[in-house]
Amino acid sequence: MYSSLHAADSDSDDSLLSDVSASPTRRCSPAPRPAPSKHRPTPDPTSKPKRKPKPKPKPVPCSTSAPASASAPPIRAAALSDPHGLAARIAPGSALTASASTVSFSSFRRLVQSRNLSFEPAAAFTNPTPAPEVEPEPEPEPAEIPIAEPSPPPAVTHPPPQLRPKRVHPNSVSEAPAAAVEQPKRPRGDPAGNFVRLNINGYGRKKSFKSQARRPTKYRSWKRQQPGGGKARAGADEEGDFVAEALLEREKNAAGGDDGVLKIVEVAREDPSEQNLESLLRKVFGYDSFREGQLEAIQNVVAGESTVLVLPTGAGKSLCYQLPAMILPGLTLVVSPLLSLMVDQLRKLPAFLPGGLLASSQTSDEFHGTLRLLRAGEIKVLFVSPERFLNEEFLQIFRDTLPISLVVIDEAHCISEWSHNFRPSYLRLRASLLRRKLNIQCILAMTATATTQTLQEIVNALEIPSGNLIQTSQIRENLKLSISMSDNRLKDLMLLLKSPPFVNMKSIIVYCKFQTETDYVCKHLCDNNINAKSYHSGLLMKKRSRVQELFCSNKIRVVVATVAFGMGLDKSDVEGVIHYRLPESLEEYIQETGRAGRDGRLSHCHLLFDSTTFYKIRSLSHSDGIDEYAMSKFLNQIFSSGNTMGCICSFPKESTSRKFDIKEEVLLTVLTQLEIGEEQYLHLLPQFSVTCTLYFHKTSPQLLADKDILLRSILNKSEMKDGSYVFEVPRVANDMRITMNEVFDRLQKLKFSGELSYELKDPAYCYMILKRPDDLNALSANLTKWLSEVENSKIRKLDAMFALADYAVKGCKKIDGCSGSEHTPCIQKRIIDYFSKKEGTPDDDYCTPLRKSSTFLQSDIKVFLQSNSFAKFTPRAVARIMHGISSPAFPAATWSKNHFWGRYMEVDFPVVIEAAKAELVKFVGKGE
Ligand SMILES: Nc1ncnc2c1ncn2[C@@H]1O[C@H](COP(=O)(O)OP(=O)(O)OP(=O)(O)O)[C@@H](O)[C@H]1O
Repeated sequence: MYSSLHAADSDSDDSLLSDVSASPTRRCSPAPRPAPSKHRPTPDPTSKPKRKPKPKPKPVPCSTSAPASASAPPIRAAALSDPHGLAARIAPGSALTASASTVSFSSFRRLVQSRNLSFEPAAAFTNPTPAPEVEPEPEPEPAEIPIAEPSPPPAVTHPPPQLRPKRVHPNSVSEAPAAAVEQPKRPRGDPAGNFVRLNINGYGRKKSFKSQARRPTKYRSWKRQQPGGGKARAGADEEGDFVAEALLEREKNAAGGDDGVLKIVEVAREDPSEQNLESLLRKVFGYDSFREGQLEAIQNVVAGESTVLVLPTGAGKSLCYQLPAMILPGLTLVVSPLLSLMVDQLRKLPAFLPGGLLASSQTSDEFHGTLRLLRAGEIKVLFVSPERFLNEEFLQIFRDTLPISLVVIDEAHCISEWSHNFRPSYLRLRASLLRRKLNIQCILAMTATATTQTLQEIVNALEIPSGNLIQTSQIRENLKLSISMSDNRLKDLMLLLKSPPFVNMKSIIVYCKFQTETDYVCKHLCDNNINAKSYHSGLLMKKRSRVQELFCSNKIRVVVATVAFGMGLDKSDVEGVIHYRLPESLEEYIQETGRAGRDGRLSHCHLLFDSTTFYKIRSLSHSDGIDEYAMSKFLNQIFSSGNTMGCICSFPKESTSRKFDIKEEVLLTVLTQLEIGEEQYLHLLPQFSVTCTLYFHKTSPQLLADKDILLRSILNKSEMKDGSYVFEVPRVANDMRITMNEVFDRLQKLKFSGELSYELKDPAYCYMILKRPDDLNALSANLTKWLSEVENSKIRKLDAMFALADYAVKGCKKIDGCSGSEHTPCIQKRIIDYFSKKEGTPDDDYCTPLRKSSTFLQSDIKVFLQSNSFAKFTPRAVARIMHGISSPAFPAATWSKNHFWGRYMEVDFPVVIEAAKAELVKFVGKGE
């Protein structure tokens, strides 16, 4: 079919295009899209409030050599050869319409009050400093993983804004930069400062007398009715106005009081029958009916029953918590693995449903702004990262005052180490913890991609009754799936993009593996007059947001992206997805192809398959592996005798990672496992930068220390370096028996008074030992075995993906609907088999092309060891170099220049380790 990129494959069969899928087809010319709802405006990247007129944003140049323009004429299909013979015979498709009705938030609030529901402001909350925490974005690109330094953001006062900000949707992200403009600069060295300003709701606006004067009476009287609200606010003018301003903004943005909606909410609460929930769906979300699985999930949740929901990508899982959040009395807490995902979800909340977000990249003001709104009961849906659950002060908010009705675990497969996207921080999300710490009764776990084994683990971890599993097929019927072998992917990609049906598409995502590859491919497309932009986690968050916005508003035709662009991306009219590289698992394949055709219309996904990429990715699957003796040394450090039980212990991430040659994420995984495994050996604390340098500006340090007991302890524990005091924060905290947050709070206050300034460095993992292992060796053996199983699971997933692609291009008999490179039926069948495989059934023995031996391997390792005798290698380190895998102690930046770097990628990794082991024994035996 269209991707039969070789002359021999020209047995095209046009008829398949329109015949295979029952889905409505997509028009080649711009198809009518659903009109954007007025309450869900398409983000306008240019609509920032401005002090003075700014130059209009430039068109979107992709490369300096050949700026692409949206209007650049596409190369006519007729002018090119069409080896695929895919004349797109596409009929107009039906568009889904979604016009969201909204009502004023205060009306909603009134309803909550009138029903005497327990959605009340917290009476007193004191958390002066947002506990810094790391919220790493999982970025499986092998290089340039950004490391967030979780320094506590200083609470800097800043002048009031001069201009009233533009009205925004209450949950709008891109249109709420007013506060961002006014925000103080992040402290230097805090890479989180590159993220989008997360004052998502625009709460950072200062009071304006005009706006106060305009404040509606109903708002003021409502405020007075709040239990303790008036009083609590009387003494906190600025704070009150801060919230009030935001509230006022909400009121204006909401579509005015719609008592009809309030009544429907009330009726649905009294009786959550299908009919009543459907009325709510129609009125607020503008949809005619529920999709498969939605009603059942919503009814379960509203009845307080924990549920696992497995629906395909784009099936509408978000609705299954949004609608209950309107009905349930308390807060809905949504745990999400990625900041960008949270931002997107917050943006998508209907205006009626006020949302907020807590992320480590927020400034102190933003963080406190959200907390104030939470405390005031102005947030119904709060998005948080799993790392938040490490933070006791965060948990305290809910324990004391804010009842949570529902916890939603989005992308719940991340809980399972057997999933394709395992996150150590998700490991902590156990029912026991949620119940113990937050008194949570109802959990909704949602995913689009979970094998039977992963599902079992989710159900176990969250203690969800097995009868409460709602699952539909993970297959999307409107996606046409094709695969072709490619030995020149760049050329084939160009050919694909310039031939039907891709040539006629307005919105395409090309998935690459590496960040550098993404930029390179993007440049190549731009040089060939294709309007493209690259997207990967190496770009600043601001830039990423902009690319996404331009893509969503159809100003960019092609986004060339890594895996970072995908999860949660809900652009309804992406017509094509091209995999420039083999996905690492069928789950990843489903997630990424799932970005296409979310409007239900026929869409096309093509995979360019080549074995070189497979070898490279398979090698990288070994980068998390760890040897038992390295594990043992690491455990010895964790439990070293200097680390007293009950005290705050820490180790710097970077240097420890280098010392043991273990990736930072793996160090964290081990720590997490020590906390949540069968025995709880330690308690993990939020990550901090632990080395602090103090600079005194006014009073002499000694004089200050006379008046301040904490400062006295700091000076006692400090070393003098270049005239400054340098100390380890945990040591001082332990000495004073206080938390590290309290140390930072005190330093902040001294900083405000102009007495001192300080710098933090050495991001560290922090923990408290609760119990020392009886047998460190046994523990180390168990942990190593567990990690090796996780690694093997990852490899099996890649092999399954390889087997699918290999079968399609070589084994498929092209009957039952497959033809040319079009393999929808056979791919779908394999996907169904993969996801429904019963736990415990042996894995298919996928036949990968990896070699089990090599003639020159042993002698090459010998030469390598001789020529690099200055370095201390382990067998794994040698094997990694032979496979071209960067590691903390042997980084690619240094070792990729070596002659042997990546030379044996095609030989199975364990075989290379064994060969290295044998050579190292001889080498050491010779005393070299
Ligand atoms: N009942 C419905 N009728 C029509 N459209 C709906 C319905 N429910 C949800 N949608 C729309 O479907 C689209 C996809 O929804 P959503 O983003 O929740 O999908 P998802 O299941 O979370 O997908 P993914 O797993 O890929 O993130 C949204 O644009 C949403 O508005």
